[in-house]
Amino acid sequence: MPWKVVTENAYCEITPAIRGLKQQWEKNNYINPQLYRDYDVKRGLRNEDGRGVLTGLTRVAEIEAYKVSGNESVSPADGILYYRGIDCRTLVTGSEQRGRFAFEEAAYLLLFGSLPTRQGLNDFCVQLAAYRTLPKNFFKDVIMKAPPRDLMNTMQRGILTLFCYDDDPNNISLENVLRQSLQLISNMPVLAMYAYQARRYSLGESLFIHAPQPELSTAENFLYMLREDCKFTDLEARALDVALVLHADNGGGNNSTFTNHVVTSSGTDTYSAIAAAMSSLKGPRHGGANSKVMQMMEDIKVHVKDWNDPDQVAIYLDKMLDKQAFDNSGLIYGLGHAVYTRSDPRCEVFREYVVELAEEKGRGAELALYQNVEAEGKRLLMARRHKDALSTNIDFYSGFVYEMLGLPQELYTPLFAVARISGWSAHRMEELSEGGKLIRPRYECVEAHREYVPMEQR
Ligand SMILES: CC(=O)SCCNC(=O)CCNC(=O)[C@H](O)C(C)(C)COP(=O)(O)OP(=O)(O)OC[C@H]1O[C@@H](n2cnc3c(N)ncnc32)[C@H](O)[C@@H]1OP(=O)(O)O
Ligand SMILES: O=C([O-])CC(=O)C(=O)O
Repeated sequence: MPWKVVTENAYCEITPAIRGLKQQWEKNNYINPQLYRDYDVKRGLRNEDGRGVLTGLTRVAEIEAYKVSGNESVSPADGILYYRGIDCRTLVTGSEQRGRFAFEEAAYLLLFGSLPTRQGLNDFCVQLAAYRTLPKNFFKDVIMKAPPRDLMNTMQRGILTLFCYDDDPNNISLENVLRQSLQLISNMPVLAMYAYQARRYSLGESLFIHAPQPELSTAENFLYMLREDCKFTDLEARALDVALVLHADNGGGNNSTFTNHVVTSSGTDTYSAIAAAMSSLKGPRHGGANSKVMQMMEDIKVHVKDWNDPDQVAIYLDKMLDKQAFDNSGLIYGLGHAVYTRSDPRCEVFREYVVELAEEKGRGAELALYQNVEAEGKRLLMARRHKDALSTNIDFYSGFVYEMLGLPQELYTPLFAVARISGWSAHRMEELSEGGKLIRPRYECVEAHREYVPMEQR
């Protein structure tokens, strides 16, 4: 099949040549699923019972999702997420009395291992504020340079390019990595918001760029930079602050944090490790699920006539599970979790916000649909997978909350990254300080050995 000269417009075309090569690929790349059982492959690094293979120790965060009884038998339990041994929900409730710096308090706790004093938290916020500035012309020279199709990719490019502005980028001493981590924690909201503004501009809207304000928290700055008039309400800032706390970490094994561990273990620089974690977080089975849930719900709204009828909802969800509806992936987004069983504690906090906001904003009909998708989706999945417990995850209600607060959907996954950079940083420091080995598991090759065949004999 002849190759075509690539012109700008043909760049994305799937040509007959590409189709032909894809068929060639299919001939030689099938692996019989039985072989995974024969070799006892820990697919997804999971044990037979679905729990993760133990690959490390951490002091940063812990998930409790099972009850272990005396004879070691385990049963599903309501989930609890601990940051440095403290239930993350208490950071949310604790901050209600103190204003809007719960995320900064959580980041401090994750990084340094203890709750900050009032003075300690203040100094930490002052330090973050001092770092919250991108290099001169960064917006013009880096962020505006290519059309921001997906903010996660634009942020990632920004993170990788910050390497070039750092006088000591490859130094992985703990002091230097801590300095870089604090700068990234500070600048992540700026990267996210400037990428968003550049995207709006690329779509024909007016451009406005607001500089972050030193006296504002991470959540407040995010909102301050969002709108032309810089205005935001107390409720918005408070809800966003809570969302940031809940997204800050989820243990060492979640896909993006583990990616960060893998990449960090090679001895690479902070910018490369965090950019790799961003690649993982973007995926729709991980952090990207929050915007996927919104697209899925829009699709369900169109295809299910009576949102209050669980049977109609169930029929459509069944089609989705059969890969016959929505994105044909077979997934119901926002449902299920690799670790949590009966409940994801973070989803429970979002649920409370959703109920309150839906009532306030007159969105009761949509809330009913969400609740039906949750109940029917759980029922169908548990029956198909023979499970006796399954939870909605953090991504199920978060997007609905953000939407009711007027946040644009493109920013949902970037918001996750704005929070998770604190957990990634704490785990990277831990990986470096523990002198961990290069992470290098094994892949068994199931291809037969054969001789090289000269061209004229093929
Ligand atoms: C921040 C976060 O990352 S939270 C997760 C966000 N992701 C989503 O919401 C996407 C939808 N959910 C999923 O894809 C899954 O539940 C995951 C990826 C989160 C976890 O998957 P697993 O670790 O495989 O969970 P578990 O072992 O309980 O799953 C058992 C089977 O049920 C399937 N399953 C689990 N959840 C779902 C779902 N929501 N829709 C369809 N199938 C599902 C799994 O794919 C798996 O199938 P397999 O045995 O053929 O591999
Ligand atoms: O732990 C996981 O697998 C995914 C998750 O919920 C997170 O990273 O917050």
